[in-house]
Amino acid sequence: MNTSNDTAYALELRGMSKRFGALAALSDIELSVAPGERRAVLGSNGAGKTTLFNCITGDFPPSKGSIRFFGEDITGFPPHERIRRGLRRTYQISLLFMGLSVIDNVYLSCLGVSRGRFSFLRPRRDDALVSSAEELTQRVNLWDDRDTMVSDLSYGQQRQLEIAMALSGAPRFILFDEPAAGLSPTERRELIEILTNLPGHMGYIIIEHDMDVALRVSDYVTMMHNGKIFKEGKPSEIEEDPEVQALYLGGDAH
Ligand SMILES: Nc1ncnc2c1ncn2[C@@H]1O[C@H](COP(=O)(O)OP(=O)(O)OP(=O)(O)O)[C@@H](O)[C@H]1O
Repeated sequence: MNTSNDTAYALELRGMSKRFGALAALSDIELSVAPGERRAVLGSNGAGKTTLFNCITGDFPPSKGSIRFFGEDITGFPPHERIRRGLRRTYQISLLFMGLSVIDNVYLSCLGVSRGRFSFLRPRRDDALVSSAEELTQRVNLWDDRDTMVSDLSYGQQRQLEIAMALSGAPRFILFDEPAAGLSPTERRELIEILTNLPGHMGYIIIEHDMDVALRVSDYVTMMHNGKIFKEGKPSEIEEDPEVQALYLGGDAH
């Protein structure tokens, strides 16, 4: 049975494990993220970061353990029920409509979320959703390109558009999967600005290989290795930690 309680956490993972056959991709993960908190999850290739996201979104059922979202046990919920409760994610692979304009992509995303599931069948234009789409397009600095076809955007702009789509329907919590991957230094600076300017109540977890981006946009950092959490701390503590430097920054773990 799924019950709510007065937990202080936006996201709470207890004893979460995920096996793929003999491989333990995640082992006994304990993770608590407060409402409005911005958390970076770092780790070498294969550490289990994407699997962690897939379990939180419901794309993969965990083999063991529980997930609470703002106090509600969502462990057995399908992805669309989690979306309905205000959980969003971005993917490493682009899910944009390349043949449509920027504003149409954001509008469709707002429309899909407003219906509680991703279905795009609706006969008439909804003005409240148009306003939301316009506001989100401005938030990610794409207003001047609102009528541009997505296929004509730069790669960095496409990633910005993905963020706008993840923000549709006023989410309470977002999972960003390597949003800085493939971006130029200028685009990275713009990404940092977009993330730091998100409304304060909107918490997130960001998976990011770029330490500079991750440490600048997070309040707290969780380091993973071989499917386990091996260290947590403030960005400054993580940056200076000799074990982290040996394992991750030094590249020994790769
Ligand atoms: N669908 C799957 N089937 C089998 N094994 C999988 C599957 N997805 C992930 N794995 C394995 O689980 C482990 C963790 O993978 P995961 O993709 O979560 O790591 P990651 O930290 O996101 O790595 P990267 O930084 O390379 O994206 C890896 O050994 C991977 O090969």
